[in-house]
Amino acid sequence: MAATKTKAANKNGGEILLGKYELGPLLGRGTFAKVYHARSLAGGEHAAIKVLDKPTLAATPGMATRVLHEVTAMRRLRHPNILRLHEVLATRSKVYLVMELATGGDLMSRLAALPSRRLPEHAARRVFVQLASALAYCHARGVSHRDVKPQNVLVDGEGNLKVSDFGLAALPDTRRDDGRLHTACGTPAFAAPEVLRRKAYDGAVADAWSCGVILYVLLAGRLPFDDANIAEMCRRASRREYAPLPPRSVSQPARRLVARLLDPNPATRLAVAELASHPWFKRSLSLDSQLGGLLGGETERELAFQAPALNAFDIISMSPGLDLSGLFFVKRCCREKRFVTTASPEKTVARLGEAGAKLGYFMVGKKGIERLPLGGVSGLVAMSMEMSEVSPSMMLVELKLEGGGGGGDGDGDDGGEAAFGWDELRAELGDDMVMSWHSCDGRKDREKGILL
Ligand SMILES: Nc1ncnc2c1ncn2[C@@H]1O[C@H](COP(=O)(O)OP(=O)(O)OP(=O)(O)O)[C@@H](O)[C@H]1O
Repeated sequence: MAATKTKAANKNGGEILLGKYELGPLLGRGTFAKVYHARSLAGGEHAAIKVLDKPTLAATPGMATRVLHEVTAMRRLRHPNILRLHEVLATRSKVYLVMELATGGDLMSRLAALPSRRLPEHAARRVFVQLASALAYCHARGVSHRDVKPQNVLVDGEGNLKVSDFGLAALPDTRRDDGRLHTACGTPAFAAPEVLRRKAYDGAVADAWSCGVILYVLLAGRLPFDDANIAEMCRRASRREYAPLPPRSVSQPARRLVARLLDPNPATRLAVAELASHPWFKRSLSLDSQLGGLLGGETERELAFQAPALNAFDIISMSPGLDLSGLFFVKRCCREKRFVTTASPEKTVARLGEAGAKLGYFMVGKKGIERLPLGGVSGLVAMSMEMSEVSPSMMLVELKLEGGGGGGDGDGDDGGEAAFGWDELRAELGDDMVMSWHSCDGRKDREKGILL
């Protein structure tokens, strides 16, 4: 990255970060980061900026990987109850994660501020349904969180949950061959017994246990298993030895649900995806909407267990600002293009095939990702293509050159991109197929239509 004056002061005295954000007050501190309130200079939107110190990250084993995991996971996830990552910026010494602002603090402090430290059942359900919705969405995409706890659940200004801290998240492509995880992680009081016992485990099933602990905490105002001695805590968790939930205020279906989630046997434990059809979720919501909730915000009815489609903002947020490859390592190459199309996926694939045939390469399908082995460009092996739905009638198509050495280094000095002939491909695809065409450096090469 070019040497840029990172921060300057504006006329109101606020620090300006990289000419894009005005930094406001400190919102909180983590072990490795400080988080500031910020405002975008372009549109005035509020955000939270997490500032990480690169030398500290580099000197702390596993931390760079953790940040990469956090960014990779958050980048893949678009859900109303998952904290949105807008952009990643970096200088020589710092990494800045520009995130959605959650002004309501975290769930732990919200509960701690209540006299009883717990929520009435209707309010607990409203909180829990949002948590379950977010995690079901993650699990459906092969991402397990692995550190689900109330401290990692933030609350926005309207009282809606925002699951955060994906630093320990397991991504589908980081699993071993058996599909299971082998790294013990998480926070002991919220970790499943199989995780504490350092056995191979399924991350999504372990998340379901943590959800059970959170549900217990919401309803009881205390932890189900709490012991400084982890072996003892694990023993109790394995026997489901937790103090009974308050008898009068917690319904039988809620108790049964807690027991189904705090099932020490991962094979029979209720999955997060199954929660949506659990009777406790299906209860009439009319009473809840009359009562309102302690955390305020949306009603359950507005929350679906569904993946929201990408919108234009999401596409912008998939900008190279979210590509961390150059943050800790020398940036290797810039070999991606994206385009937006209203054509169907079948037509798009067919058109790419036709274009390829003219340009001298051919197409083979592989596990949902089309790979286009390329001919005529020395050193290039393949192009991968991924399509995501922007709206029911609009797709984002991402093309990436893989393998070989002919993709260019991003400086534009080796002719790699030119060697592939992106312009020819763009021309072959035609204006009826390509609404807008983007380089991986964020350039909008050519535009047709209203997006971006
Ligand atoms: N998006 C956000 N909006 C508002 N406040 C935030 C946001 N993200 C983090 N914070 C605040 O900043 C604090 C530090 O966040 P950070 O993610 O660095 O650390 P942590 O997860 O709490 O700690 P650790 O990294 O040590 O586990 C949080 O406790 C929270 O109070």
